[in-house]
Amino acid sequence: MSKPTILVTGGAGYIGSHAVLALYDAGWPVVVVDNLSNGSREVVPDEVPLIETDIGDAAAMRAVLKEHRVGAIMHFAGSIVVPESVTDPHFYYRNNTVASHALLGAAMEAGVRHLLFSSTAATYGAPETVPIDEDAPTRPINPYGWSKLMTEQMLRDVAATGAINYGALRYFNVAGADPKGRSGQIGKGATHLLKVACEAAVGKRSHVDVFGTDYPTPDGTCIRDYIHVADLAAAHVLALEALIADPAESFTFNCGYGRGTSVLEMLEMLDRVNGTPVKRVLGPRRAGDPPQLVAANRRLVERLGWQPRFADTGTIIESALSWERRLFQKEAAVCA
Ligand SMILES: NC(=O)c1ccc[n+]([C@@H]2O[C@H](COP(=O)([O-])OP(=O)(O)OC[C@H]3O[C@@H](n4cnc5c(N)ncnc54)[C@H](O)[C@@H]3O)[C@@H](O)[C@H]2O)c1
Ligand SMILES: O=c1ccn([C@@H]2O[C@H](COP(=O)(O)OP(=O)(O)O[C@H]3O[C@H](CO)[C@@H](O)[C@H](O)[C@H]3O)[C@@H](O)[C@H]2O)c(=O)[nH]1
Repeated sequence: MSKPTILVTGGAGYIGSHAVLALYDAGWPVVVVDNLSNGSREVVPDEVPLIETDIGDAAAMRAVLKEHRVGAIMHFAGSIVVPESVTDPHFYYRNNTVASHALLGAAMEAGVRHLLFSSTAATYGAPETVPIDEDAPTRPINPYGWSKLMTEQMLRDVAATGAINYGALRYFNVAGADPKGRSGQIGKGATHLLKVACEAAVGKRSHVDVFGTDYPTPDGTCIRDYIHVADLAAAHVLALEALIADPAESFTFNCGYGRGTSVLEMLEMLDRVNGTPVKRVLGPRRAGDPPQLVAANRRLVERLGWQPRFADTGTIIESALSWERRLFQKEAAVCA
């Protein structure tokens, strides 16, 4: 049977572009929609159509779905910065929840029956126990987490009518870059720890701020479960296949390795990979940060047969650093 066309929303962004590469490498026809608010054309392969539009524009989305005879959607488009969601919650509900509602409506009208959604560990809030499994209470502690949890609920209710089936993948902290160097994190005004630290390592920044050293963790800094973006992209292809194979089944899976690394441990590992230390500035806590997020990933492994290939922390950091070096050289060449 021939493979249906997959619409990747946010496919010019960090994780979406890696999913596009994984689909493309596996021979799926792909079309990307991205409003380029935080995406870049250069990370989308030339052969993949990129339509610059907003997913909140239901009429435009209906037209794309019909014109490209889309069979399933991978929905990455959205706003992603936790502290920004605290200062501008209205925007986060609009761009994450309201825009997803419009996209879902367009999908239902166009008869698209499968949707894979980028959800987040932020739906759990500050969990009482780690590792966190998918049945843990969902009590977000920031508007970003709520905006994603509301979208999950909408998908769950619509799927219960039989109109669609969906997969919600709750990512933990995504890091690293395509092992073949075709994509990586670009994003304007980086805020993610490893991206910021790599920018400091190549000389784009003077230092890394460490947000909070008084958390109830062994070294006082926050613990996260960093997952390589290429392993995450591979999980998406498996999840897509599962959705298409069994249209009656929907699912929610954590995506992480089940391993916690503190902010200071990440920086120490970066120093080792880079060979020279980056300067740290120890500072106060950042709003909206839970102390510890580590995934229980048994469901992803058992139900999808997911086998991570790039889990080593050094490998994650090396790929992020070599991407950052390449970006830096490119920018230097443009300025010269
Ligand atoms: N990066 C992480 O660690 C992480 C963790 C958990 C979940 N997620 C989720 O994964 C998804 C992708 O995140 P990312 O890190 O690749 O971010 P990103 O900003 O690199 O990618 C998001 C893309 O969506 C586009 N976009 C935003 N709003 C849009 C809209 N209304 N219409 C069309 N395009 C729009 C942006 O231009 C960008 O290219 C997001 O939904 C995010 O919430 C990310
Ligand atoms: O310059 C920095 C940046 C971050 N941190 C800390 O590093 C940790 C990780 O922060 P960051 O990389 O910004 O990611 P999170 O805030 O944990 O959020 C990411 O991971 C979540 C899932 O765990 C996703 O939902 C979000 O979309 C994604 O941005 C946190 O303790 C931060 O306080 C610093 O100390 N200094």
